[in-house]
Amino acid sequence: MNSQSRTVEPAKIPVVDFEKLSGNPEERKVSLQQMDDAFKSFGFIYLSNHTIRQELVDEAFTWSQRFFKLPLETKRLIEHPQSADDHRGWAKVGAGLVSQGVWDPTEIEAMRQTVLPEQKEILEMGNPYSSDDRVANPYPNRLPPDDTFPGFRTFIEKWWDECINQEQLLMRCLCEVVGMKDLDFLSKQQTPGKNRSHMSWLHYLSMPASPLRSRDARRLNIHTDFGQLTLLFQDNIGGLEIHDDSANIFRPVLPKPGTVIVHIGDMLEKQSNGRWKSALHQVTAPPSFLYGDLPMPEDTVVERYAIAFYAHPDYNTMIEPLPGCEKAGKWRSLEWEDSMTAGDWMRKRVALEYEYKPSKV
Ligand SMILES: O=C(O)CCC(=O)C(=O)O
Ligand SMILES: [Fe+2]
Repeated sequence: MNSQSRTVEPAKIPVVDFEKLSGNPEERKVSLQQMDDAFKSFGFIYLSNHTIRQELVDEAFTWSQRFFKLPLETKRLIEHPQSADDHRGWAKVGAGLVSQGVWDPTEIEAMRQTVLPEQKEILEMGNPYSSDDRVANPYPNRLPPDDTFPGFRTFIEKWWDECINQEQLLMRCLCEVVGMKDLDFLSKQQTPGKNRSHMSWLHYLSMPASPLRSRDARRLNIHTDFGQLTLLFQDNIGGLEIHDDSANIFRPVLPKPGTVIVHIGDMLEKQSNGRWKSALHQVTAPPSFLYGDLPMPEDTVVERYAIAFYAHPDYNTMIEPLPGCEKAGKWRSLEWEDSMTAGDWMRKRVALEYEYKPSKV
């Protein structure tokens, strides 16, 4: 047995109970501490008893399956354009490239030559409202027309509202953790009606297990998330892994039904001045395929769905340490320029992922 097929223990990411986070002062104190500790060491938590009803989560996965099963011609009509700003629409298998935190052009080029394309298709979405108002919403969503796919737009609006509500409640908790008086400090960086948060609905295609098992391919390349806070819903297939810096290995993040994964992205790592960690993660085969005794090499890894919501501040927000975060914590080196806005950071990261040239707007 080679080292790659030796079992790796799953990450021991704590479950934080949202009812306790919003409960009596004593419960709140304990849970806030638990969340703070987890974001410092893992950058990830599982959130239980969250505000998004299970039926709605199930409905979202059903919509996702239905969307990705639409004919190719229908999806092509809403294809993601070659732009890092207009980050909306359906991106086919192979459109996303290396998204690792690698910045050196030669190194990136070398990776692009060797990394196998991720076997995933994705629907990128932003604010579903004000689609006719280019000032309020400069990049409206690309969704199938209502007569082709009735009910989807309405669902997306409902889903967006629920995610924003949960994310803003968590932002209040984070403000409390760092001792801010104004618990809405972070939520106020999102202008109501013009919220620049983002959603990716992901469909990982069924594929042979062998390149995943040999680590020659990944379902989603190693990356950190670009925004502040991610709400990540995964189905029960598994395959998400998080980097354990102390052991220098990736560990499975097992699906936990009834919870949503909440994790820190680059902007909040920067805003917390390194207190919280934007952790490297990836998607590969589920542990049973990587480490199990299933026959090789014909195994097929079944398709997988995940739904991510990324909380972002307004794009003109300067990403700098928050009040209460003056003291620098543990810092992973990110390629931040001084005085960088949320918009500049997003364009830089999206351009890298899709190999688009960021435009100067
Ligand atoms: O599919 C997953 O579980 C992870 C998705 C992810 O990391 C992302 O969308 O940023
Ligand atoms: Fe991610």
